Amino acid sequence: MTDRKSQGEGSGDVVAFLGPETSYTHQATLKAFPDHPLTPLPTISSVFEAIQSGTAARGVVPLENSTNGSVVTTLDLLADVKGKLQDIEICGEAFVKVEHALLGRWKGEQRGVKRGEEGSVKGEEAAPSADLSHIQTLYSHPQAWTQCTLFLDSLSSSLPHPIIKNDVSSTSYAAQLVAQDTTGTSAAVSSQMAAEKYGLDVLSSGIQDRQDNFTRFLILRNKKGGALEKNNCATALNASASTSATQAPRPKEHETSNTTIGKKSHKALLSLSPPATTSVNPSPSHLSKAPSLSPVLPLLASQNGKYGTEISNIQTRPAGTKPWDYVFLVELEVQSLTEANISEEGPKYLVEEGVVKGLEKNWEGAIRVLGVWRDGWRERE
Ligand SMILES: O=C(O)C(=O)C[C@]1(C(=O)O)C=C[C@@H](O)C=C1
Repeated sequence: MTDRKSQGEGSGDVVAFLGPETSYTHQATLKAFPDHPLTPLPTISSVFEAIQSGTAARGVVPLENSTNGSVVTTLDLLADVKGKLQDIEICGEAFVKVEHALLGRWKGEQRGVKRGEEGSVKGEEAAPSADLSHIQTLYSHPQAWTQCTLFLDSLSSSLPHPIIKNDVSSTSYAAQLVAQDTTGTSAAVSSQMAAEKYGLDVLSSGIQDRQDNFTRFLILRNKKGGALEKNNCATALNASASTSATQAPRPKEHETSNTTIGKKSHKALLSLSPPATTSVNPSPSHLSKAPSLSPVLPLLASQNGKYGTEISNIQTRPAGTKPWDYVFLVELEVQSLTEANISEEGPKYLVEEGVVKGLEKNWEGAIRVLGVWRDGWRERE
């Protein structure tokens, strides 16, 4: 990485990400923004804050992993129950195949064996193949532990002493901490890229439970941003940026106005804070005043509507008002948006035409469109 990329030049086209360098979020950011100055930040919330305050033009944060699900910190920041991140908008996504490794220092002269290679443990048998008896402490991001349960369980049972697991803010920070440990008794669940950056030994590689282990990352921007900000995320930050992981081939001339690029090629995320109801569900009693999603779901799943939407995911987070009040994050697949109308017309339709118009008055203001963006799965490799 060049100095320009790692340090950034002003904030005009800086992309902030959950760091330090070599985190999986950094790897997603490099795929999406190969030609931009990048700024590592210590937490997911600091990336949101940099977008809200305008100190970065784009931000990249993890959203969910295919093996162990949602990154709740990101969901809570998207739900924004304190109302401090009102200008955040999702404008793209990127996927990274996540292959974890155990990084540390070798005991004596031994060298590790890669799982899946000759002489190594194969398939579901996840026992560490080298002597790891000196390892006493592990560091990683909490999301990584449950992607590596088979390996970690067999590591624990192969050691005569208990192993202490410490949660830290990212897998790359875990590698940094292990690199600073002069005793050599700690190890990090992190990446090959981190091993190279921080000069650590790869004690075991490919330690995730599933080979098809992917994390989805969101690209954020400020919807009130300046000229650069108003560019569609999918067409990169400025004209000099040639490619992006979220950038599919530009539509041909005849496709730009009314025709679609492909079925289900766009996604949208809405946050819904339903008003309390008194009549929908009279029992059990503690639910009788619970907010209900029922009125809005049929409107969101309007296959036959102008654009055609389908609900693909619903996440629920505490609303922070009183017990059992929730914010719902509803993700849609949007079938018929074009490149021309994705950022302007898409959100407008979803709120004004598709949803809010069909709802009663007390739902007004309860729905926020967090973004409409191009499906990034096709560009994952
Ligand atoms: O710790 C990192 O390296 C991250 O980028 C965060 C994160 C996550 O929060 O999901 C990203 C990918 C992996 O799933 C594990 C951790």
